[in-house]
Formats: sequence, structure tokens, C-alpha cells
Amino acid sequence: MITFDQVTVQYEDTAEPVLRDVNLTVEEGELCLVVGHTGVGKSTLLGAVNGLVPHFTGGTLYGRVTVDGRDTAEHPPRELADVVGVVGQDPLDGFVTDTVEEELAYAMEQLAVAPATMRKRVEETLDLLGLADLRHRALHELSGGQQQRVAIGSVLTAHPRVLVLDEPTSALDPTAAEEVLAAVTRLVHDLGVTVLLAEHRLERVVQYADRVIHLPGDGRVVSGPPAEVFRTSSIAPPVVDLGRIAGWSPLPLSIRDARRAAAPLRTRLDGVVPPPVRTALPADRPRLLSARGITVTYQGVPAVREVALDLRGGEITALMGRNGSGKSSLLWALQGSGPRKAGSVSVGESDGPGTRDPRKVSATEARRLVGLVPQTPTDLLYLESVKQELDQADSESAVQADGIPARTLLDRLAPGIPDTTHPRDLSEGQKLALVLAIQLAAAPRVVLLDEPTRGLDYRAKGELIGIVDGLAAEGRTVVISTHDVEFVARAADRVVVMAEGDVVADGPTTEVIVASPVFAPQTAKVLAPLPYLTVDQLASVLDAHGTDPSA
Ligand SMILES: Nc1ncnc2c1ncn2[C@@H]1O[C@H](COP(=O)(O)OP(=O)(O)OP(=O)(O)O)[C@@H](O)[C@H]1O
Ligand SMILES: Nc1ncnc2c1ncn2[C@@H]1O[C@H](COP(=O)(O)OP(=O)(O)OP(=O)(O)O)[C@@H](O)[C@H]1O
Repeated sequence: MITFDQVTVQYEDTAEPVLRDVNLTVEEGELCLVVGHTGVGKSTLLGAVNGLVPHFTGGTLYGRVTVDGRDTAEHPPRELADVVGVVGQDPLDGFVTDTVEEELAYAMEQLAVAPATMRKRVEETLDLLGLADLRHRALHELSGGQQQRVAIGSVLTAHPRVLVLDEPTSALDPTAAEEVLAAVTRLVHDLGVTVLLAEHRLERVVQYADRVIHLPGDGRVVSGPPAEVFRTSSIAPPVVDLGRIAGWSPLPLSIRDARRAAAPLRTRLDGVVPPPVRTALPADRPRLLSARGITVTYQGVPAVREVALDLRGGEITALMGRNGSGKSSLLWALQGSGPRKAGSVSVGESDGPGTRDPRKVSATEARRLVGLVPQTPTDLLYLESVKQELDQADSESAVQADGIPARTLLDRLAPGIPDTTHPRDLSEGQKLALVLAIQLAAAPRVVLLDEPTRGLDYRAKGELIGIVDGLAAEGRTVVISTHDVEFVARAADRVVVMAEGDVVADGPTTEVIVASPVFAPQTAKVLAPLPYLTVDQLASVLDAHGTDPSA
């Protein structure tokens, strides 16, 4: 269905080609998972399938890519639209209409699908993706996850034979991600649709993959059955990492297989207390932010209802909850620039005269009190080069004695980005790393991060944990709104869960997430009832006790 014949892609301002002499065949009805580190070229590979690369991105493509027999060099994306449906990383980028219903119908209108069929497919898709209640809503008013569902739905309605999905679950809550992937798998099995899917949260997708295409980073592509590729790949989901360190063969790809393989290990480790993931926090942490009665409404409809929250220095809090439960609205209300119908926010140690409400000070001052990295980080990038952005961030934060230079922060998250690159040409993960570096350089006491792990590989997430740990160790408080349960298991001291605008759970990470079938990380699921959250915990126990299951 898709073939790459000696394909090399070279962008203008880079020394090495992103893809080099790639040969690849994807059969009809295969679901292929594309994996690799941040910025390695996954989007480039996907873009070559529908001709976005090089027709729209610039750069040069050598060799030949064909889709359903059509050469993408001779057919621009418009002429491939009847065969290939593409969902990009940023849903807002791809929207062409104003409302949910219009967007779902648009691709079909372009393909002149009969009105009766169109109507039927729109209804089916609204149900399939849980969008029925939102059908008349304006696209720009939706939450990030709601937008991502519309973007996926708008491609499914056209019934393409090839689906290209670039991080399709990055903004989805765990349940929605499962539903969307189940729907995609159904298309593969029932209709023989061919799917090429790039994803960093491998734990969500490996079990559905027929084949894995791994980009190791030198322009080559390694492709094969998942169990084979993951045996040696530089990245793998936690369930595979567990299998690797416990010496299970064949390597498990699903929780069910891993649980079976882990049975002897669970018996042997019964009674062994794993080391804590995070060191316990001192009880006397100063309160840095105090919010009471926070209420946010949009056109009279409540999104956040009378939320009370205290954030203490040294603490990393994960904010979790379904798509549309009010997480982003709460963060923006705390930061001061978002709407707030009622309630109070005070930032600063104790409730004394030194505390400030970020909404009642200038925007620059509010940024120093509370830093917020938004869900669409590109909103904050407007200069011509990476260097200009970094220099600007350093000059704005020069007043902070304890600030780390933005370049240092960037190199920790995404090494090797040249000064001269235009921010527009960065990969999504690289853009996010740049915005994180810029915001963290200002070193505010309260740091809010809205879904900061999109586009980040496991290594970069590890670096991000190192950076937020550093902020907490300096006495700051960090809130991370995220759907990434594996990240939460490793990074957070405390988890706050929202549902329909209310806080419905608030407590230490272990207590909140292990008890929840939705939020439990893979390690917890495989080793339950043993109290493990991360692969590293098991590794250190095995180091101490030996790996021989019969010992
Ligand atoms: N239009 C462009 N011009 C110049 N360089 C580009 C362009 N698009 C991408 N690049 C560079 O090519 C490399 C690969 O980018 P690509 O977006 O394919 O990576 P990716 O693996 O999808 O990353 P992520 O995981 O962050 O989505 C990156 O280093 C990026 O900076
Ligand atoms: N500008 C707006 N106008 C109208 N409704 C809005 C607006 N912004 C958000 N909403 C609605 O408010 C609710 C809460 O949205 P919010 O973005 O806070 O959710 P979230 O928990 O961050 O979701 P996600 O996990 O999908 O990012 C959603 O139902 C959303 O559709």
C-alpha cells in the first residue's frame, strides 16, 4: 500500500539528512507504529506519505514514495486526499471550519460524498468519539483533548484507505485514548485500512501494532514485528523494560502477557518493600499559593466550580482528569490571565501583607509570580531564530539571581538544536522544549505546566523530571496538568484529580493512582498487589535480591 524506495530527505539548513536511503513496504491492512526520539524524523516520514514533505515543508526528497500506486512526487497532498487521511500533531493547525459538525463534514464535502451518506457518517463519528454533546460548539472553544478528537473524527468520516496519525493520543485522557485506538483498530480489522501512527506514549499503543518502524537516529529505519524491534531498540514501553530487566522471553507487549510472566516474581518479591519513588517531603513546607472558591464559567456554563487549592514549596503536583474537566481553565485562573468568575488567589509565603493576587498586578509581574507553559506552546514563540528566543528569555529573567540560562535548560531537554534554526522549523517536541526553557529561565516561585510531555520521548521526560525536581528542591512549587500516567508515577509527589470542574481526589501519588484502574501505570498493573509504580523501583530491588526467579 505504501512503499519507500531509496528515500532520502534533506532539509536546507541541516548538515545530515533526516532520512537516509530508506526502503520500506507497508502492506494493506497493517497498523504500523513509528517510534524514535524527539526530533528524529517521525513526522518527516509520515509527511512523505501524503506529500506534505517536501511539497509544503521545503527540503528535498530523493528516491520514490508511492501510495496505492501513486507517486507522491507527481501528486501533491490535494490529489492524494481521497486515499490518505492525515491527522497532524497540532489539531488547531488543521481545522478549516468553525464548528464541530462543519469540521466533521468538510473532508466529505471536498470529495463530493452524497448528502445522505454525509449526514449518516457525521452522526456515527459523533458517537464513536464521544462528541455528540459538543456538535454545535466552536472549535476554538474546545479543550485540547476535545479538539484532538474532532481532528481524528474529521479524517475518519472520509473513509480513507490509508490513515496517517501523528501522536493522535497526546492530548487525550487515558480512557479516550483507548477508545480512539480501539476505533482505529476496528477500521484496520474490518475494512483493511492501513495505518501509520507515530507515538511517544508507547504504553498506549504497542498492543495494537502489527509492526514497528524504529528510527534509531542516523537516518536509517528498522522495521519488524514489535517483539523483535523492541528487543534492541533504544526506546520501549515500561512493560517491555520490565520484561528486559526481569529476563522474560518472549518479551511481553501487553499487560496480560506481562502479568503471566511475572507470576513467579510476584511470589518471590512478596514482603520485600520497594524503595520509594520520591523522597518524602518535610511537613513544614511553606504555602506559596492559596486559592479559594475558584469558579470559571464560559457563557454561563461552569468549567471550574469553587475549587480550593494550596500549593506548598518543594512539592510537585500532578493535575489529572478527563478531557474537558477544567484543568487548563483552573491553571489559567491561578496564573491570573484566564477568566475567573469568583474566588481568590494569593501568591507568596504565608497569608501576610506580602502576598499578591496575580490578577491584580501587571502582566510582567504576574509572570514572575506564576509561570505557565501553555498547552499550545507555539503561542509563545514569535522571534526569528532559536538564539533570539533564548537571548530574550535570559534578558527578561536577568533580575533573577537563581535563574539557569535558557540555553542550558534547552540542551538538557533537547540537545543539539542549532542557534540559527527558525522556531517554526523545529519538531513539535523541540518547540515544547524551547518554550519550557524560556519559561523556566524566569524561575517563578509557582510553575504551572499544561500537558508538558507531548512530543517528548522517555529520555526527554526523564530530563524534564530532573528540571522540575531542581525547581522543587529550590523551594518552588510545580503543578503539571497531564494525561501521562507513566510520567506522573515518576514525577509527582501529589495528585489532584478533577471531574466536571470539581476536585474529586487529592493525595499522595501512590494512594491516588494505584487505586485507579484508569491512572495506574503499567508497572503497578503488572505487579499488583505489590506496591510498585515504576520500572526503576523493580530494577533496584532486583539489583539487591538477584534476578533468578528460582532463588
Ligand atoms: N521544514 C523544516 N525545515 C528545516 N528543518 C526541519 C523542518 N522540519 C523538520 N526539521 C528538522 O528535522 C528533524 C526531524 O523533525 P521531525 O518533525 O520529523 O521529528 P519528529 O521525530 O517527528 O519529532 P517529535 O517527536 O518532536 O514530533 C528535526 O531536527 C527538525 O528540527
Ligand atoms: N473559551 C471557551 N469557551 C467556551 N467553553 C470553553 C472555553 N474554553 C474551555 N471551554 C470548555 O470548558 C470545559 C473545560 O475546559 P478545559 O480546557 O479547562 O479542560 P481540560 O481539563 O484542560 O481538558 P483537556 O484535558 O482536554 O485539555 C470544556 O468543556 C471546554 O469545552
